[in-house]
Amino acid sequence: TTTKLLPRLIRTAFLAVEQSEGAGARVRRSIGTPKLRNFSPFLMLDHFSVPPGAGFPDHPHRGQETITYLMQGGIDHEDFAGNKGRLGPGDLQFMTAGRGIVHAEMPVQNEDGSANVGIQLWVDLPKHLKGCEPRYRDLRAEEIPVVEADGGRVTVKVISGQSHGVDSVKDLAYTPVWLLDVEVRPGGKVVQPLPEGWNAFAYTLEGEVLIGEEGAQRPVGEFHNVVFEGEGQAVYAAVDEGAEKSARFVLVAGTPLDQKVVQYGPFVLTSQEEVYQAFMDYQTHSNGFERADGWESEIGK
Ligand SMILES: Nc1ccc(F)c(C(=O)c2c[nH]c3ncc(Cl)cc23)c1F
Ligand SMILES: [Fe+3]
Repeated sequence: TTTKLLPRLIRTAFLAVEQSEGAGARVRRSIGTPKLRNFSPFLMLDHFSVPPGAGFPDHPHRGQETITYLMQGGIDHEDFAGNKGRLGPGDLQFMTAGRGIVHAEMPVQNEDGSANVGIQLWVDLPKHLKGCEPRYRDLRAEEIPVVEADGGRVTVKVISGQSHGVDSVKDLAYTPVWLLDVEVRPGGKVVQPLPEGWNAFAYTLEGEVLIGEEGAQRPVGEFHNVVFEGEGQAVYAAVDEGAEKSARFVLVAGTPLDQKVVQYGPFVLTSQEEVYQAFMDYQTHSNGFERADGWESEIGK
C-alpha cells in the first residue's frame, strides 16, 4: 500500500497586481512586495509583459541569482563582459550575478507586435557565494524533460527538481530550487511531492486550479501567488471536470537560507554596510564592476 502524502496547506494566496518596471515594461510582482517579503530564498517574482520598444535597459545586479523563463516571444540579453544571447519561447536563463553584473534585457521585435511574456524569479545567494564570479546557464526548451500523468490530463515540464520519477537535466542555480511548469486539463488531478521543509509557492499563469485534497480544495484564479505552509509533503492540485480550459501554474520550492536579507533594488547582501559598498562599487567601477566603466549595451540603446 502506498502511504498517502500529507498535503501542503495554503498559508496565503493573493492576486499579483500589474505595475511598471524598467522602460515601459509591465510586471505583476508577487514576491518582493510589502505583501510578501522574507520568504527565503526567494527575493522577487515578476510576471512580465514587455511590448516592443520597452524593456530593461542597462542595470546592475549583485548578490542574487535570477531565473528568467520565457513563455511568449523572446528576450535578448547582453552584459558588460560581452555575454549575449536570445531566449525564445520555453527557454530559461539562470544568471548568477555574484559579485556584479551590468546587463540589459530587451524584448525581440515580434513581427505581429505581440508582447514578450515570461517570469523572472530572484533567488538569494548563500552569504559565502555573494562575491562569486558571475555565470550563466541557459536551458533550452528542447532540453527540458516533459512528463505526462493522470492519463494525459497532467503535463509537467521538469525544469529543475523531480516529478513523477523524472529528474531535471542539471543543477542550474547554486541555491537549491525546484521549478516545475504544470498544466492540468479539466478533470485532471496531480499530487506533487516537494522537499520537506523547503519554502514553496505556486504562481498561476492561466485558468483556475483547485488547490488541496478532495473535500478541502480552494479555487485559485490566474495571476495569483499561492504560498504554502512549511509542513506537508506534497501539493495537491486539480481542475474541475466542467472547466472550460486547462490550468497552468509554476510550482517552485527552495531551501530557506539562514541569513539576513538587506536589499537595495538589485543589490542584495546581508548587511547595510555591504549594500552601501555595492552602491559605491557600482558608482566607482570597482570590486566586480570594473567592466562597467565606459560600457553601454548595444541592445539597450
Ligand atoms: N530598472 C530595473 C531595476 C531592477 C531590475 F531588476 C530591473 C529588471 O531588469 C527587471 C525587473 N523585473 C524584471 N523582469 C524580467 C526581466 Cl527580463 C527583467 C526585470 C530593472 F529594469
Ligand atoms: Fe536584470
